[in-house]
Formats: sequence, structure tokens, C-alpha cells
Amino acid sequence: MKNIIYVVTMKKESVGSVETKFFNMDKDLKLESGKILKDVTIAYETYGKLNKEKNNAILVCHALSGDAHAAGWHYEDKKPGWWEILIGPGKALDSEKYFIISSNILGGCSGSTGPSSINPATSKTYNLDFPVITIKDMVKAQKKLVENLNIDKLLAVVGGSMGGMQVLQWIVSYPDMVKKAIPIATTAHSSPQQIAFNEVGRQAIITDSHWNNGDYYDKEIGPRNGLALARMIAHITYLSDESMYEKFGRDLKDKKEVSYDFSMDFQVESYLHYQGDAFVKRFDANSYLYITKAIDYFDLSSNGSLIEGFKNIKSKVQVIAIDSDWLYPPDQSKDILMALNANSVDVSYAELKSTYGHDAFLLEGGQLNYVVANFLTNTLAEDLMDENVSTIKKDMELKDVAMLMMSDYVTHLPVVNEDNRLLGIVTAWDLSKSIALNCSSLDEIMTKNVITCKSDETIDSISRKMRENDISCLPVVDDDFKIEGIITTDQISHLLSD
Ligand SMILES: CC(=O)SCCNC(=O)CCNC(=O)[C@H](O)C(C)(C)COP(=O)(O)OP(=O)(O)OC[C@H]1O[C@@H](n2cnc3c(N)ncnc32)[C@H](O)[C@@H]1OP(=O)(O)O
Ligand SMILES: N[C@@H](CCO)C(=O)O
Repeated sequence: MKNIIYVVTMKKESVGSVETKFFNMDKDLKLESGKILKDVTIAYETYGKLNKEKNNAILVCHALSGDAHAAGWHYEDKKPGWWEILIGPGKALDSEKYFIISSNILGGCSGSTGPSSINPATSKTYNLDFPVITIKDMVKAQKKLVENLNIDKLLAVVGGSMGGMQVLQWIVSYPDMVKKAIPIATTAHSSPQQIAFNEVGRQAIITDSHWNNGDYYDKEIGPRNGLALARMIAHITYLSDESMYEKFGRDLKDKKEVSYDFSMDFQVESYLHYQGDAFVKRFDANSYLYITKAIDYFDLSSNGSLIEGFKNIKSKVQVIAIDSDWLYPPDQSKDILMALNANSVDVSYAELKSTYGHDAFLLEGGQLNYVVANFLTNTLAEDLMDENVSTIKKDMELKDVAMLMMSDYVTHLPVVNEDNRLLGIVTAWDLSKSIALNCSSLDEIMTKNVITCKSDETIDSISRKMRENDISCLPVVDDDFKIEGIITTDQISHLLSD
């Protein structure tokens, strides 16, 4: 009986059964290095539905060893996707409200083109012929995927660790395509210490004789020991000293006394070996080399200045750090915060309290859901409004107004002057009235005292205005009463469908 209850609860909170899909680029991908990649494939998953206005899409970016499978269950899997704590019905990344996209990075080994893929020029695996890629290249490939899904603008981009680097790269590279950004436990440039840890990991792989200069895919044994060692070193940096004490203390593994030799004594050793071995089963050593290089090269400063590097950012940003993260410590998140502040970007900062260390972004469900949900649901008119507003001039024939409503599928048309200043609004109901009352001009039927809103007005306030005035559409205007967009109850109900 207990099992049945568990399954029902799990299904309700999860996106359920999911499958990975594949996007094949029809054009070449030009990389930051100048090299060209042909026949690029990006593996991705989506959760939820894209709404009619296509303004509810959220892109999730994964960390070093992640993949496209961020939520839900693959057939016969024992564990759900890696961000199940955050994605699903009723969670911060609510699949009943949002259309969530998660893709495997370029250079990865879980379905997207990487060093283990077939090089179309040779029909063999790329190995080291795969070009060095950067975080900017990864994001460029994601942009192609997003465009292929017919999305012009993302409601949000969110990710932790290297996923956070992609988030920052998105808002730097494509400032007009992202409304909200949530970089978590990350940095705007890799520090010498971060590069140092990556280099030690790479050397562990490269010095494994089975690595064979990257040419091992058709060999019986690949660089398993090197990859496992790289992961063991890296995994220490994902934990905190405190969490290691909590998990293992100085407990011994299957013995009562230390052995006075070089066999395994401590639980923490056993744990690290387990993590190393598990990693080898799911990850490719060459991908590890390429991805860690991309992390090392990551630097959003321009001429040595992060303020300069962030100067074109238009998105709203929620920076999240973890107090026990010593790999990407809060100070690096505060640097991001300060550089954004210096550019007058709308930015806020939250620091999760956790003993888990860096990997807390995969584990602290309660705090993460709270911060992310608050940031996403604090929706403003500008987040939701349709910027492609059909407008009309005062002297337009009523018949043409009716035709325009039909062709543009709208029931409200703002009337504007030559400067795009709002003069009035005409509804489908006004047009019916014009027939009943035999009116012949727009001036006779349009509402002149139009109730409007500002782009920074909250959806709560807009909904209240609509309810109190019994209207279903509000033009969004600037201080000069020039029209910037339009909001309808339809858009609000799509966003708040729960
Ligand atoms: C971020 C992305 O985009 S995706 C990538 C995220 N995924 C990963 O990094 C996968 C590997 N990492 C982990 O498992 C991470 O530790 C986390 C953050 C995902 C999970 O953290 P926790 O829930 O605290 O798990 P923990 O670190 O204790 O590891 C548990 C595993 O270690 C094993 N383990 C625990 N103690 C020991 C021990 N003394 N000896 C051997 N194995 C041990 C457990 O059996 C368990 O195995 P399982 O994963 O096969 O079930
Ligand atoms: N543990 C995560 C975070 C690394 O930054 C991963 O393996 O991707």
C-alpha cells in the first residue's frame, strides 16, 4: 500500500516519462576559434508546453557532467533527471506554466556533437580532431536550437556551475533574447585555482597510457583510471569539509582498525573511488578534456573589466551563491553582482545556506525553489506584453478596422497618432455597436479615456485594474503615452494557468 501511495505522489510532482530528442543543424557552426563544425547535432528534452504567445520558454543549462535529461524519467531508469528537485508541476520551474528546454552541450558525450561523434570529413570519430570549443560556442549552438523551436525570446535562462557560465554568456551574447537570468554557484571568469584543478584532472587523463592521444574509442580499454582519478579530484571540490565530516567522519571501511598498508582504510576513500568508477561508466574522457578547457577559457571581462564586459546586458538577473562553496565561492558571485549593479542592471543576490558545498545547487531543493520561484513569478508587464502591437490611425474606415481585427486575430486595436501616441482604443464590441447604431467613423465609437499600464507594472496590479474596470486588454505605454506593447487576459491566464 505504501508503495502505491509513493508512486502516485511521485508522478504528480514529476514531468513523468520523457525522451531525449535531437536537433540536427542544417547549417555549419562557426566557432569562436574560427573553425567550422559541420552536421552538428544537439540532444535536448522539453517539459511543458510552449504557449500561443511563445513567451513562457525557459532554458536550463547543465554543469560539467550533466546532460539533456534534467527532469522526469527515462524508461527503466532508477533515478530521475539531474534537476528533478526544481523542474516539474508545482515546482519553481513549473512544467504546467513554462516550456522548459534542456540540452546537452556542444562537446558533450550524451547525444550532442563532441569528440566521440563521427567526423563527417573522415567518417571516423573525431578524437582530437574535434576543435576546441568555448562556452560562447555552446551558447551559440543552444541559440540555434531555441530558434529552431520558433522561440524569439526566452523568459529565462537558468543553470548552475558551468551552467551558470552559459547563463551569463547568453545575456552577454544575446541581450535581446533573454528576459530573466539565473546564474547559480558560478563565476564570470575562471580563477587560477579553478584552472589548476582542471589541469590536474586533464593530466590524470592524458598520462593514462590508454588515453592513446585521444584515440581509444575502438580499443578494448580507454583511459578509465585517468578519468576516474580526474573525477575523484574534482568531486572533492564539489563537497565541503563539513559535509565530508557529516557523511564519513573518520569512519573506516569494512574494518575496525587501520591496516598500516596502502589498502583502503576510510569510508571517504571508498566513496571517492565509487564516484570515480561511476563517472567512467557515464562520461567520455575526451569530452572531459574539451569541456574543462572551455571552462578555463571562460572570461567575460572586456579589456580586463567585468563592468565593461557586462555593458550591454538588458536582462533581469538573480545571482545565487552557496555559502559553503569553495570552488565557486560567494565572492565570485558578488563580483558579478557588483559589475551588473555598475551597469544599472536590475539584479538581486541570494546566498543559500548549506553544508553541501558546490553541489548544493543540485541538492538544496527548498531554498532553490523559493528563490527561483519568487524571481520568476514576480512578473512585470514587460515580461509578458506582446511588443508586436497592431495599431490603427484615427481616419481608418470601420470596414478596414474589422478586416484588420480578423486578419490579426485581435479583438482590441489601439488608435495612435503619427508619433505612435495613444489616442484611444477600439474593440470588436465597439464595431458591433457601430453597426447597431449606424456610426460611420472611428471617432464615434473608440474609447478615448484609455486605461493603460506601464512596462514595469506588476501582473498583480494589471490583473486588478482589468478586474476593477471589467476590461480584458491594457495597452502598455511609456511616459509620453507612446505605445510599447499590449497585455490581454489571455496572456495572463496562459502564464498563470494553474
Ligand atoms: C549538474 C549537472 O548538470 S548534472 C551532473 C550532476 N550529477 C553528478 O554530479 C553525479 C555525481 N554526483 C553525485 O552523485 C553528487 O554527489 C550529487 C550532488 C548529485 C548527489 O549528492 P548526494 O545525494 O549527497 O549523494 P552522495 O554524494 O552522498 O553520493 C551518493 C552515492 O555514493 C555512494 N556512497 C555513499 N557513501 C559511500 C561509501 N562510503 N563508499 C562507497 N560509495 C558510497 C552511495 O551508495 C550513492 O550511490 P548512488 O549514486 O549509486 O546511489
Ligand atoms: N557535480 C556537478 C557540478 C560540477 O560543477 C557536475 O558533475 O556537473
